[in-house]
Order: sequence, then structure tokens, then C-alpha cells
Amino acid sequence: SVLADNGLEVMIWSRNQKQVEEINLKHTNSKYLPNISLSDRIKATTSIEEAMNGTAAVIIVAPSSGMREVASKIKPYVHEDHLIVHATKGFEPKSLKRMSQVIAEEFTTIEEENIAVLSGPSHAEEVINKSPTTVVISSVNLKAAEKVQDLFINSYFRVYTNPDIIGVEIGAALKNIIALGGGMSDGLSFGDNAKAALITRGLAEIARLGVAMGANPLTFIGLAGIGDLVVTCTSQHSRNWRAGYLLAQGNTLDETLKKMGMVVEGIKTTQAAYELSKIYDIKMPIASELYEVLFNKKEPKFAVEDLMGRVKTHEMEDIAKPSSKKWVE
Ligand SMILES: NC(=O)C1=CN([C@@H]2O[C@H](COP(=O)(O)OP(=O)(O)OC[C@H]3O[C@@H](n4cnc5c(N)ncnc54)[C@H](O)[C@@H]3O)[C@@H](O)[C@H]2O)C=CC1
Ligand SMILES: O=C(CO)COP(=O)(O)O
Repeated sequence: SVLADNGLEVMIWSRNQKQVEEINLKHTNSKYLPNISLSDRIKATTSIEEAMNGTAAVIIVAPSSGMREVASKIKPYVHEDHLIVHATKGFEPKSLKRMSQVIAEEFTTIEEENIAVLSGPSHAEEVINKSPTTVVISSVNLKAAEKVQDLFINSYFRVYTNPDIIGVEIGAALKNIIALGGGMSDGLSFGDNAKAALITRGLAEIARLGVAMGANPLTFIGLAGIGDLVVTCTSQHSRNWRAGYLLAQGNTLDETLKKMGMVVEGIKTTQAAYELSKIYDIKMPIASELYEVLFNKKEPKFAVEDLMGRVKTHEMEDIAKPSSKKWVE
């Protein structure tokens, strides 16, 4: 819709025939965006060949578990001048690769600099209503990032460039874990203090893992870090928040997923973060407790007790320099 508002012709590829017909005939997408009229510059098709015909840029927004499958379907129609943008927030299950790594592996004819990531606090339900939204676009090459910035930027959708593609992708993926925790916190009727604690300490563990994986720590105080963390931990639009809320109310993981009926990226990402924290030897207490809740049936209230009862430590662990030499006297 942002692209269509900017005067571009947009072709959506979907495997769902009914949805494609609804978009083309009624200009609506009622399952995902009820009561919204779509621009007639947006068309849809179930044929990838038709979707790719004459395109300059391809925006992939499949869930992370489907990224490789979708990329491999697009592959035969991709040429070296294509700009490939993704807005997916997660890691590839098992390989634990970032989405731009998966895309680069699939599209061997595309230069790395033609791949970009769009991320930041941007619930679709608000973007479609033109509510002011700010995001980042990252690529290994500033000129490529600026090309995508120019495609998307408008009066309600402000796009900043960011040079740290690793940090942007890691922030986008890991915030979903903390958002599950945010929903659980509300489901357990905890207050604003608990939410602030989750966001702040969640950011600390996101940054620790991110830096170990090659990210710039400053990215995590930007839109793809704290920005997206705040929006998903506090908004009922967030599927991750909603899933956490349902889990805290006693629903099993299966029951929660059934009730959601949409992707909840944080669940697979919790598994990925648990594995990455072991590989990089990084402490991620919140992610580890969520892993126990999701996959080992630990009750959320016991996870909170264990988090609060951990051995006492410094806020900045070993990284902050004391402001006085007396600190260690
Ligand atoms: N909804 C939002 O506000 C935002 C979502 N994202 C990210 O975008 C990605 C997609 O999220 P949503 O569209 O919200 O999820 P969704 O669950 O609302 O829709 C996902 C769509 O992808 C289709 N799909 C799933 N696997 C597929 C495959 N292998 N091949 C083809 N189609 C497939 C599904 O049928 C469904 O239509 C996620 O990584 C999410 O984190 C990023 C920013 C905002
Ligand atoms: O990433 C999002 C908004 O920035 C959407 O979050 P959810 O997947 O939790 O709905």
C-alpha cells in the first residue's frame, strides 16, 4: 500500500487463489486487514512468472520458515539488476542463517549490494491507516539502501538508511522473543515496571548476542532495536504479544497457535536464539526461560520467579566503565 500510494504499480504473489481474487475484484484483503480498501494499483496473482514480469524490485515478506522456499520459486525469474528487499523478521530454522544470507545463497546471480532489509516498528494495521511510521532500510551499499529508501519514503512512512545489515536483521528477529514475554507479562497481570524491565533487559541480551554475531551495538538503540521492541512488547496488534498473553492464560503452545492462525515468528526464533546463545556462549536469561515455557512446559509464573531469583549482578555486566576509581576500593 505504501508503494501504491507512492504511485507504483504493485503485483502481489500469493498461493491462495481466493485471496488473489478478493484483492483483484474487491480491492480488499479481509482476513488480514478487515474494513480496509486497497488501492487499485495493487493487483495479485498466483503465478510467480506473472508477478515477476517487468518488475524492478521484489519485496519478499514470507515468514522466515518459508523464505528459502519462496526465494527458490522466484529464482528462475530474477535478473542481475533486480533489487531484492525483504521485511521478514526471523532466522532460518536449523541453519540459523539471517534472511539476507538465505537470499544471497539462493540468488547467486545477484550482487550482495542489491539485497536490502526493511525493518523497524511498523504494524501493518497502522501503516495501512497512514499512521506516522518510521523504519530503516539496510544494505551493504548505501546507494542500494537509498534506492529502496526512495521507493518507500512518503509523508506517513519515513525511511532511514542504516549500514548495519547484521544488526538490523538480528534486532528484528530477536525482539519477537521479548514480545512473547511482554504478552506473558500482561497475561499474568504484571504492571508497567515488569514491562519496562523486559524491554530493557531484553535489549541487553539482544545486543549481547548481536555484537557477538558481528552487529554494531548502536543499531540496537535504533528503530530496528529498541523501536521495534517497544512497539511489539506494548501493542495488541503484535501476534507475538498476543501469543504470549494466551500462553500466560494457560493455553498450550498448540492451542495458542491454533487461536492465532497467523505467523508467530518469536516461537521459532526462541529456539534459534537458544541455540545461538550456546554457539556464541552468550547469556540470554529471558530467551532461555521462554524456551523452557514454550518447549518444556514450564509455567510462566515459575519462569518469572527464576528470572527474578538469579544470582545478583551488575546492570552493565562487564562492559560499562565505572565513573570513579573508588568503585573497586
Ligand atoms: N504484520 C506486520 O505488521 C509485520 C510483519 N513483518 C514480518 O513479515 C513476515 C510475514 O508476516 P505476516 O505477513 O504478518 O504474516 P501472516 O501470517 O499474516 O501472513 C503470512 C503469509 O505468508 C504465506 N506463506 C507462509 N509460508 C509461505 C510459503 N512457504 N510460500 C508462500 N506463502 C507463504 C501465508 O499463507 C500468509 O498469507 C514475518 O517475518 C513478520 O515478522 C514485518 C513487519 C511488520
Ligand atoms: O514486527 C512487527 C511490527 O514491527 C509485527 O510484529 P508481530 O509479528 O508480533 O505482529
